[in-house]
Amino acid sequence: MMSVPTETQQNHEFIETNDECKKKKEGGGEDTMGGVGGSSSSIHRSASRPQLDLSGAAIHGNFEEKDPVILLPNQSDDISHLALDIGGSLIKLVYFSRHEDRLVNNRRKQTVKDRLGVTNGGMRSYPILGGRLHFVKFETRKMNECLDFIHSKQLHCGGMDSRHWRSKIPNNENAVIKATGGGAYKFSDLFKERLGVSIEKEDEMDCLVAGANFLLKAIRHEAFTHMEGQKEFVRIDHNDLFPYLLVNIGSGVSMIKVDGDGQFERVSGTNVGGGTYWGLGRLLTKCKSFDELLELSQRGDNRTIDMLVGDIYGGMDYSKIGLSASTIASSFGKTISENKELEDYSPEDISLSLLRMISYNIGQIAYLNALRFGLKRIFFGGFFIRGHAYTMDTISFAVHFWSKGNAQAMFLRHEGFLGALGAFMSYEKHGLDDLKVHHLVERFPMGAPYVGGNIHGPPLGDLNEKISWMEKFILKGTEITAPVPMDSPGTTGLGGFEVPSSKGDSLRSDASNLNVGVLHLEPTLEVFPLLRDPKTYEPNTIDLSDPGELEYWVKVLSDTLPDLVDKAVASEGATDDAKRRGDAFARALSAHLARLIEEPAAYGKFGLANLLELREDCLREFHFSDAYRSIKQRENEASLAVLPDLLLELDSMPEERRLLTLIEGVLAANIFDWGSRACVDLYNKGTIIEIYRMSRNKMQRPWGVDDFDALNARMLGSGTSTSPPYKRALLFVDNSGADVILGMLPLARELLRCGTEVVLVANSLPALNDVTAMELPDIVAGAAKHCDILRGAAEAGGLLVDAMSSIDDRCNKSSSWVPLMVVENGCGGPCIDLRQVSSELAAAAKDADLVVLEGMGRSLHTNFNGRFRCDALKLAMVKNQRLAEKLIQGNIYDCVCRFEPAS
Ligand SMILES: CC(C)(COP(=O)(O)O)[C@@H](O)C(=O)NCCC(=O)O
Ligand SMILES: [Mn+2]
Repeated sequence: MMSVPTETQQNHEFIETNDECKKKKEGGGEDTMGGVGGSSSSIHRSASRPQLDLSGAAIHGNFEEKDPVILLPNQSDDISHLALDIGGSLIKLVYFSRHEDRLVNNRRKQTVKDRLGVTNGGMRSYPILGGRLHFVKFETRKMNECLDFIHSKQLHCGGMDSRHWRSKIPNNENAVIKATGGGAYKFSDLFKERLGVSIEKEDEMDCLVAGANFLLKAIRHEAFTHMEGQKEFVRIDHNDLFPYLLVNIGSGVSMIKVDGDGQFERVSGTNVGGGTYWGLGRLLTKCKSFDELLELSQRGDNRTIDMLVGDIYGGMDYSKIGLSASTIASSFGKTISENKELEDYSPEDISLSLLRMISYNIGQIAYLNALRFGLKRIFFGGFFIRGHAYTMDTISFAVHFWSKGNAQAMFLRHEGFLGALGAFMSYEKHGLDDLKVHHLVERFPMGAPYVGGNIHGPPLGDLNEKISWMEKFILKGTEITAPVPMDSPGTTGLGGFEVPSSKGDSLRSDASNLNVGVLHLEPTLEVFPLLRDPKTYEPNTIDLSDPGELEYWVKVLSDTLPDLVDKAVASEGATDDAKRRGDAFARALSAHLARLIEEPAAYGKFGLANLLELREDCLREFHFSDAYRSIKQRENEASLAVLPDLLLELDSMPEERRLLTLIEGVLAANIFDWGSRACVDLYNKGTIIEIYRMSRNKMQRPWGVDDFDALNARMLGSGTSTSPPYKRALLFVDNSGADVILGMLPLARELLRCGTEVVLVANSLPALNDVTAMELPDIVAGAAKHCDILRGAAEAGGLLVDAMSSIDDRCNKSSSWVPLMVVENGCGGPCIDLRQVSSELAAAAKDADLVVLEGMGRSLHTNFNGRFRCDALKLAMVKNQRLAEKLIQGNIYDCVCRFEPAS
């Protein structure tokens, strides 16, 4: 917001509610919009806001389910979970939707809770519910569309899921929506009239700061630098975040020194901001929209308009004071000495010249203020930036230039939503301010027609509408992913304050992007306690910011897409509906892949794990809950049939030979991977058993990575030294069928035989042919029929259904068996990010002294470089030639047995 009042701002300044007047007097604060001078303020928590009444709160229905619905019988008011920032040109919405309820009566979970003492994800004292935070924007001039959107989604009636929070359709009479920005005043009556809700105004500065603090603390890849076309995400140390300078570039510009939560001072501002660019640009170029003006700038050459140092010094540098000939001496200065009219200048050149003038000016003032207060970090936000590479480069260049490289500009991915988020945060007691990074998972914006904050068409009611939209998406998608025209480097302003050499291909307007994901709130997720250094832990081994890697892996996914669609459609009975959904899924995934190729950092820092998860998310979005269901069943049955023979063979071996055979067995059985193109080709040529035998016969040591001797020494001792058996081992299992039944279960059995408690860690949701935690108890029960050790341990671990009749009895009963348990990992993809695991896995990890990660996804694509506080064993077959070469300088089907003692 600018320092010189606009019409909207005047509204903001002069129309005050009694509440606000009171707040100012009590808080001793002044109008934070007033001029350049500063005033301190702290975020205010509105007392008029309906609070959650938690008295009598009880879990509704089955208390064993995950994220159970909580009934608040005494809650009478509506709980609004929509907040708005209504600016001069854009309306930004942040709204919350609950996760769909997963009503599974899962006894395993209850047993695990009893055994491991699982807490509900930390120390939260009131019920934050799992759900999603959505970010959406409309043009302010399309207010009616925005109101329709809110109405059709019933966001004004308490978004948390009216089915469970209230029994009757809400009466909106007392409902309030938090809003900030000038429009909160201007459109208050309209909201009352159209939606029957009152707007409760929140102070804009309070909101900006609250929003920025939340993002910087809770979102992992929120802040990034942008220099010469290169985007680099910045790791923010939460304990060293304050103080910083927040520069919000809206119509005008506010510069706020932020010292902590609710502690800030607006130290400066400038009236030359986004409104100036748009206003002057519109007058000078006749452009119809901000984005059009921005697009024009990409084809402009500011040297025709700006007076450069070289123009004054006959093409020479003014090197004595460090100015090169290409430095802009005077923006628009050239026009005074030429006998030309406005029509003689190209709109493209005018737009670029204006953009550079304003961006440099903001960058310079921002730096001077950072200097004034000794601030190291400057974060730029506001919708002026729009992820526009050239704008960011120009601002970065100015900060770099004036600070002589001592300061760096940083940008925020949710740049335009700071105010709306802050308004959202000001609702009391939804628990958001308690959230930590690991509680938030950024997902890809799938919810057509909402795409990256832009709405295309009316909101969608159901899956059918989503598919119809997707069918048309190919058009929209082409528009979305169409490459922005590239400029040859010379045309983007060789004049300059030196030249921010933003690359041609990154000079794109963000107007139609998919940049901002949906934030999933998963309050039960925790950091895996056995990570040696969670701060430096990076799950992904392959960083897709390397263009070659991205291209390769995107191609892998594209190539295997038709086959996956066939499987997914077949898994749903190959009905017409399934075919339509399959088609829509393929379009959605392809659009995302195309988007990533165009803008690799579109979804934040992106690794291979994220890419593979994107595919699974996309399948779920179109209601393909388990595409490999029948394949998994078939392989489980075939493997259980040969298990007794394998166990007999193993039991006849001496200890040392047995351990080697077991590890070989795990590696060999990892070949059953429906995510690997090479393996799928193999399955078309042989039966499960044939492939398994072939794979085992090929297990020649030394493997690609071969730490078997060290593992053997730890397990069985070497020479005179022996170590006690492990106390508890966490076995991160991978695929269904032979992989888990003929590979990991026999290894688990060996550990149990040694007296080690075993926890099988499996996916929470299906992904490819990976086994899930829900499926494992049945598989273990099947295996236990042939083996006393497995039966005793599974009973002791509460895994066998017939042993489930009395949980209390079971827990109290002393058993001679060490337990075999199953926990879910919190994931729905083939890889695992150990910064965000289920609370039951975190609980199981507390007493564990061995971690076994199995499979390519969990031990190679992710965690290959991860280090643990306890011993770790990583076992996988490398089923991709490129990965084998890159990671172990080997070949496809080579194996990895990496043993890393705790250090
Ligand atoms: C998806 C996978 C990680 C699954 O491997 P797993 O974890 O089951 O061993 C792997 O199959 C993979 O990386 N596939 C893509 C590469 C390819 O098809 O060659
Ligand atoms: Mn797998």
